[in-house]
Amino acid sequence: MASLIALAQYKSQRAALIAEDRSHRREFRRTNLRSEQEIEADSIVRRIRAAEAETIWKEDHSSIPHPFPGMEFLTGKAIIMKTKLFEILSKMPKGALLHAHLDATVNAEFLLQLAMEQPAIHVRLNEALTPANLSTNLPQFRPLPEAEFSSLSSLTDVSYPLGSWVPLKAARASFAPEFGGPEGFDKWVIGSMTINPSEAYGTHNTVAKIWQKFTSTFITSTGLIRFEPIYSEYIRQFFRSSIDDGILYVEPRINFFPKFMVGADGQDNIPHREWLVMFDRVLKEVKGEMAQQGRGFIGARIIYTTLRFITPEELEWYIEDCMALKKEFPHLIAGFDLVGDENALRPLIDYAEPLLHFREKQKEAGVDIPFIFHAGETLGDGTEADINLYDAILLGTKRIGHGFSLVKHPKLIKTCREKGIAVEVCPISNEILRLTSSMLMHPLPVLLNNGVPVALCSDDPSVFGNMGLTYDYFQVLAASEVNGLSTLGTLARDSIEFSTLNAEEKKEAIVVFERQWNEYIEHIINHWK
Ligand SMILES: O=c1[nH]cnc2c1ncn2[C@@H]1O[C@H](CO)[C@@H](O)[C@H]1O
Repeated sequence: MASLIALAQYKSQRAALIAEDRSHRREFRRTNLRSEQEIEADSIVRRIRAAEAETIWKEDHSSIPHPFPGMEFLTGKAIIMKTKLFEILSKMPKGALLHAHLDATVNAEFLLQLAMEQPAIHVRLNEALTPANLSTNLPQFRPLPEAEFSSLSSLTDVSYPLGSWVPLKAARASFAPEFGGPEGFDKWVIGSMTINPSEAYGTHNTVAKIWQKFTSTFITSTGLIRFEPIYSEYIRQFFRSSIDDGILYVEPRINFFPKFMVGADGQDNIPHREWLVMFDRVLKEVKGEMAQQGRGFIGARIIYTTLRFITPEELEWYIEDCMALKKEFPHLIAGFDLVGDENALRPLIDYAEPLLHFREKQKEAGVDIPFIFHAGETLGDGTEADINLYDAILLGTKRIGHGFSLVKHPKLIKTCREKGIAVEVCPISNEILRLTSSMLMHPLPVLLNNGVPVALCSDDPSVFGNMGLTYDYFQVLAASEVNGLSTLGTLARDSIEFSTLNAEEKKEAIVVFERQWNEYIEHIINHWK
């Protein structure tokens, strides 16, 4: 008898210890507010996850030797897309998308289609294409002024003069059969703007090597995207595809390096303010379109970014530029960041002087452009990239982009929790860029268990293939027994809470979100019970 009492006591201590450990998690605040329906939907989702872990993730898949939930995304994607869990999450309201580089948000196939409609777009090669160099000999794109349109008809003909421009349509139509003809052309171009599994997990399987491939995708796609007639359609597709995935509001980072994009006349002459005029016009059009269809869309704001290879002196120009844009488009400029590979480029401390100056200038001018810095996107321990976290926080960052190495710093974890500095966690990006081998090794649970606010983000979905937010939510749900539907709801709510929307806008967004959430819970119970 005594031992039975002892066991009961032990079990109650055990339950209390687990509850205390979990009590720091942000979803805990809502635990008692959860409806009966949400609790039911959560258990339905958990049941389906458990069943699929035992079935689809344990079956033989001919081209996927060792499947498991949370596995390498590029290899596991075909299985993910067949699961019920994925179907369920694709309908989930996602709140806000707070970390995505605009230049990498639209499907590469779609971008190529847009480009095919533009006679100005030309392509060239500096080295002859061979079957052996097909994946490393990359196309260069650029729109030309009409007077310079080329009459060459093929990139792959023996008579092709290397380095000469060929109209995109002609290059595609005449792409040699040994490279797969026009379809081979599409594959080649799309391959140059995306990362495939053999690159991520084979030929480029280190952070430094995958960043080389990653950087090359931007160099290639920039030739297509930074062309006035394409840029506006690109932005439109980013909005529409985000909305289709259940995203209510987006805060893309736009890279304002360099100073001009190519205009419809083929000249390099469109300054930054024109980019924002385009952005504003398309945003209004898409908002109108969604209002007509009765679909929720709160809107979009821009995080101004430039690259971490500019000099601190050059940064002064971008700061002035950002201030001028903020004054003209106060509703569009939401923050400021410096981007690029932290492991290879300049650390934030190099820019401390201009950044402190920037803060003073904002005060004088009465404008507010919060810093929203990338920091700690690294495996380094005590390296410059890791130490960027201290600078980001000292400089007053509103959120942290990635913060992959934040979990090494107890003091900084505490600061983020207490000051409400949210971390923009990009699980699939981190795995493809080789910071972790799978979701099971990702530090996200450390952040969640410490009560650090987190917003899940996709980062560069056109390069990684994680379009929308469904895939990232999937990886997070599939790889943890603690996370459930209510965890995902907390992440989505926090993405709104930690956005740069003002208090009034946040309230409105939350009202829309809660309505969507309740409908979603009902949908799960009606369809999946
Ligand atoms: O995960 C990231 N960390 C840092 N920089 C990035 C990441 N993804 C994209 N970019 C940077 O954004 C620019 C495009 O706008 C690219 O040049 C790329 O270096």
